[in-house]
Amino acid sequence: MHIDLPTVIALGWIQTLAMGVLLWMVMGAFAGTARRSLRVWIVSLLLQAAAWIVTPFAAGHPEYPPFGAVVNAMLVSAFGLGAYALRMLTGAPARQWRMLALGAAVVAGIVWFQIVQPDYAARVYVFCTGIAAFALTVLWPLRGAWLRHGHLAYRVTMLVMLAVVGIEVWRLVELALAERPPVSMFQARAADLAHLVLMSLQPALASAAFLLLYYETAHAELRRLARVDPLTGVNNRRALAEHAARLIAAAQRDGRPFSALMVDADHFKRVNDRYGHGVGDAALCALVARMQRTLRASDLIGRTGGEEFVILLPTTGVAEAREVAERVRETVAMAPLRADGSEVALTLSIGVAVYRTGDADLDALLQRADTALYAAKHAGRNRVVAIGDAPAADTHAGNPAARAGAAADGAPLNAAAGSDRPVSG
Ligand SMILES: Nc1nc2c(ncn2[C@@H]2O[C@H](COP(=O)(O)OP(=O)(O)OP(=O)(O)O)[C@@H](O)[C@H]2O)c(=O)[nH]1
Repeated sequence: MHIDLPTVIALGWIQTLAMGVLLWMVMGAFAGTARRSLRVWIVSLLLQAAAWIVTPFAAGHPEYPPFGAVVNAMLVSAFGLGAYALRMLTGAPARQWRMLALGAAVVAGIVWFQIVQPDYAARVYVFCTGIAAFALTVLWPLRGAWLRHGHLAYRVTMLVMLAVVGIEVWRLVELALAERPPVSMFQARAADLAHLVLMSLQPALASAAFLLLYYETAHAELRRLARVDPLTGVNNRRALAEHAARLIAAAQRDGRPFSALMVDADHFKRVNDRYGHGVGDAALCALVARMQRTLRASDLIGRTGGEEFVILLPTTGVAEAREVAERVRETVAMAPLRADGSEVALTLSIGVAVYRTGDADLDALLQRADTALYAAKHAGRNRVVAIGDAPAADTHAGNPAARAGAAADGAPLNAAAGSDRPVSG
């Protein structure tokens, strides 16, 4: 196959420039880190396009080495900027000084072997090593991100970068093994041609990978946001319902029990009234952190209302769930929460319900947990009430602890924690 070098160069120039302009036009649709990394990516494309413009002059005037030095320095810098932009987009540490040092070393090497002490082979070694090194700086974070998220875009971008490393290494090997070292890349050996074709295709391929990467990460972030409570960062009701659906399926399949705790902060209105809404918000975050410390990694916590949380306890029957609830209650009541510079004493009322065959979804289970919570509130707050298989009405009727608790209703915010015994289950 005959590859016409001027055509390759012209195509490379046109598509790099077109891609740069196109991305510039759609930059408004990007935000935050993605926008910053896209800006760097566009600069990298435009620098590459400019390098393609100077390339024919370098090829036509080998007797004037600065042309060649400028082209190579621009191409390496453009590639380095592209790698930097990709690192930003994958969330890898920017390491701008290391990237800058690598770029400066490669450019210095190119200038040295092109102008000061002309040596084609040494220049190619420096250039190829620089490009491959930049590709490697992206490959590692891409691999990490791929292992974490498994998105297709990471694999596509990794493939493009692997192709870059492969072709540059091929060029190096071909040059090292050549009997008569070439004096110019325009002698068009196979690896040089592959390198030129790659250089002309890479902007389009890598830009497609860049966009794919952006849309997949943005999509994943949107999915995450749709399942997370914005204040506390725990699951929202939708995410809890999804988790619960899996637990219900497991319970129906293998008979594995699971329980739900409905947790409500007592007299939270007083926290807001006394300390302000900001401290109230911080107290809710501190409350979540405190509760999480008492739970297993497999337990799931979610926020279902202002100061109301649900905790799902997989493979947990009612007796054990009650113990967990009691531990959560005690841990919170034990010491005030640190919230935005204030110490906020909080107590919790917790309703416990265990999954029953026939519960179609989380709501069915939560209805019972809510009834138990209502009973706990009525019994005086700062207590745990569990509903096992007995009807809800039985859970606090005639219970001495509940009646004693009810007498404590309306206690001041910092009142000592009341005690509680389970009433049913
Ligand atoms: N700071 C803050 N407060 C919230 C948030 N969501 C709800 N609240 C407050 O939580 C309080 C809940 O008040 P109530 O439903 O009367 O309940 P309570 O004062 O906790 O009393 P009991 O639940 O009956 O013990 C209200 O004052 C809400 O404004 C939030 O996101 N941040």
